[in-house]
Order: sequence, then C-alpha cells, then structure tokens
Amino acid sequence: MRRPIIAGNWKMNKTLSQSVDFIKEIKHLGDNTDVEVVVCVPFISLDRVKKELEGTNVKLGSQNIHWEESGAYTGEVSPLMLKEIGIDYAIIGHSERRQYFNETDETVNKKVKTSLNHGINPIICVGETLEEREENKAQDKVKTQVIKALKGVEENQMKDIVLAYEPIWAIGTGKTASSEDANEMISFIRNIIEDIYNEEISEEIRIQYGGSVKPANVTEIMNQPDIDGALVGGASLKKDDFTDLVRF
Ligand SMILES: O=C[C@H](O)COP(=O)(O)O
Repeated sequence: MRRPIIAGNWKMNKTLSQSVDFIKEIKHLGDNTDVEVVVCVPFISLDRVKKELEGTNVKLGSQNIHWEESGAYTGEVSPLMLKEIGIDYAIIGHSERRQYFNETDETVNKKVKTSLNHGINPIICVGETLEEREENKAQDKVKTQVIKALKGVEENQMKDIVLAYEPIWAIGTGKTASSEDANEMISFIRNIIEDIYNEEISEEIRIQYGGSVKPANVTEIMNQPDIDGALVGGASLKKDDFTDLVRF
C-alpha cells in the first residue's frame, strides 16, 4: 500500500515573513491523516519554516539542489547546506528549471544521486510539452527522462524516490490532463521502473501527478489506481485550497 503524498511547491512566492505566517496556518495539516504533507518553500525560508514545523507532521522540501557539496557555483545551494537545515525532500528537474535554467537530464541525474547520498529524498519531475503530446511523442519523452534521471541509482535507493509526472502544458494553465490520461502515463512510468528494476519496486514507488491540481479535481485524480499524490503549485499557496487538497 503506497502512502499518498501531497506536496506544495510554492515556487518563487512568499517572502520570509509571509512564509512563516502561512506555515503557522497550515502546520497542523499532517495530523490525523494518512497523507504525507510536504511543503517545498523558497531557499531563504527553509530554515525558519523548519523551526516552525518542529514537532509537526508536515515535511519540508527545497525546490532545487546542487550536485556538489561546495565550490565555485555562484548562487547555488549545496546538499550539505540543505542537510544541515534538515529538509526531507528536494524537487529535482522541475520543468521550469529545465526550461529557464538549462537543467538537463544529466544534471537532474547528478542531483538525484547527490540527494540520495545525503539522505534527502528526491521528487523527480518529468513531463512532455504540448507539442510532444500532439506529435505522439509524450511517452518517448517521459521514458527518456525517467531512464536518464535514474541512471546509476541502486535498487535499494529507489524507496527514497518520488516521481512526479507533470505535463508541461497543464502547469499553471488551468488545463489538467484528464485523470485517465494522467493515470495512463503514470502506469506507463511504473512499467519503465519495472523494466529497469523489478515489479516490487515498480509497485512500491510513489508517483505524483502535477498540473493545475485544485480542490475541484483532486479527488478524481487521487482515485486513479496508479496516482499516489499531487505536486501542487498555485493551489498550495492558499490555506483553504491546500487544506482541501490534503483532505481530498
Ligand atoms: O510543481 C507544481 C507544478 O508545476 C504544478 O503547478 P500548478 O499547480 O500551479 O499548475
């Protein structure tokens, strides 16, 4: 039985004081539920938010991570820095990182391996563009991303990984993949994992859907057999919406 995981990706939203105020309002959301609740907040808010979350059941994540422990990488944040704060998760390979910051399948793979080596659980994002979907290339694209992201990852590390299928055309657009289409792709991803590893790992790995998940569609999405959770942008920024999402 896979534990559902709802993760809020705040993206570049909320200042430090806004982050602290907001977390005070939602930090009880992990209580009395089987759902694992995660907030992925801006780097500069991680430390303060971590302190606010102490003693709660809400987990903390970053939105990126560098693959080196230290060095001349101006503007980057290393796994050692994040580990010291005590984060649980790092989003890796979000399509916005791939699109605007030249993240490649190779850097995604390096980040995945470094996260695992530092005890930070990767949430690895994959997904196709609208053009790729229309040209029937969506599965090929996602397959390549999954295989390359996991290159060199050992079987015993797979339990620490979460995958997130986010069709790029559904992010922040109000368009969602139909829950059946999302489930079909996520089932396809599970088959890829079985090919690379084995059936047990493919049955155990948690795979989220992301892209305009809202209170109005979350139940339908979460009722799909292969979908284990949601990676949520816009709707994770509002208390009432995020509350409804984690109580889908
Ligand atoms: O990481 C979250 C996804 O990019 C989805 O964002 P969204 O819920 O605003 O569409």
